[in-house]
Amino acid sequence: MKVTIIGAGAVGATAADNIARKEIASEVVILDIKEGFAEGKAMDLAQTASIEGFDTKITGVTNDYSKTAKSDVIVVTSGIPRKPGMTREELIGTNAKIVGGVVKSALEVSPKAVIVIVSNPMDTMTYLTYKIAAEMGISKRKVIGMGGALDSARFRYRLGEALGVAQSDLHGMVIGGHGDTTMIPLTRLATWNSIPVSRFLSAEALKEVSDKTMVGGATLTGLLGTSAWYAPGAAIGQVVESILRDEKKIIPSCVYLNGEYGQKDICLGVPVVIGRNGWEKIVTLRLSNEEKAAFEKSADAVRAMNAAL
Ligand SMILES: NC(=O)c1ccc[n+]([C@@H]2O[C@H](COP(=O)([O-])OP(=O)(O)OC[C@H]3O[C@@H](n4cnc5c(N)ncnc54)[C@H](O)[C@@H]3O)[C@@H](O)[C@H]2O)c1
Ligand SMILES: O=C(O)C[C@H](O)C(=O)O
Repeated sequence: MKVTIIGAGAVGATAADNIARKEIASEVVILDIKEGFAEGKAMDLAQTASIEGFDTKITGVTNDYSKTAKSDVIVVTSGIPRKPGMTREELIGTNAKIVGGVVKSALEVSPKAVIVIVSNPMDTMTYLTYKIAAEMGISKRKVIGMGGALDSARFRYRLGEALGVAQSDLHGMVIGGHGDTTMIPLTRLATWNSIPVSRFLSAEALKEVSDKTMVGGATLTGLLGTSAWYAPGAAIGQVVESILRDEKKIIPSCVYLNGEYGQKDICLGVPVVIGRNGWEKIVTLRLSNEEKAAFEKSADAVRAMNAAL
């Protein structure tokens, strides 16, 4: 199985590291526009193989899409990250041009690939990719925006912190947009080994968990001076693994909605079953009135951003 990662920066290289270490793919190609950069990252990563004990082949190329041909999965991380004080939405001008170009070039040589969009503002970049893919006759099910996997991991981190228990014993999902104000951490449905967390945490404590989850990316950007990469890289690995190993995991992801959750002609985060052919099924949750209202508000904000395209 072949995975192409476009963008050899912090997130792209960390995703490549995760995919190679776990041997999720037999081959990883990293592509970047900066001369020699992807080649350097690929060589450095490949030199960990004998220590880590993996056999995934890793190569890097400078803007040569022919080397990415016949990929099973394409991951798009090319584009600029935000700086402290910025929103993801402010990246749209630069990143829409970059993402539009790379998606066309990558899909032309890998028309059967599942494409995972990471570049921000992710919901709008996924919508842009959906439009390009549709023009090329590629199914909407092959276009997946990665945000919910990361936001849900941050949600479990904050729940673990509040409860003082292992994150691995906690479950919870974040749906809606991948923005500081558009995310919807589903505190009502989160569980500690199947028991609702509301049995153990007060409404105030749950609100604090939710608030901290929503600004998870901004908090890290403030600390790091640029946006995060370890958890984003791991979350990309989780999505790519569910595709290539046909795991059919339910992972909240940004997909094209055509009436589901009361929304049309928009890409937004909802729980989906992810397998070999991309997203196979949208899982419909019974949302409370409050959650429904938050989802509508989130959709309105993302739609306004899509209009800027
Ligand atoms: N969806 C998410 O959950 C999530 C998580 C983290 C970061 N991100 C986003 O991912 C993107 C990348 O973040 P990063 O920290 O890796 O940034 P980075 O600056 O470290 O890397 C970006 C790379 O893209 C490359 N690039 C730019 N234009 C290109 C083109 N036309 N073709 C090929 N490569 C090109 C750059 O040379 C650079 O190496 C940002 O937009 C960031 O906001 C999204
Ligand atoms: O916060 C960002 O700008 C990057 C990414 O979307 C994240 O959530 O880490």
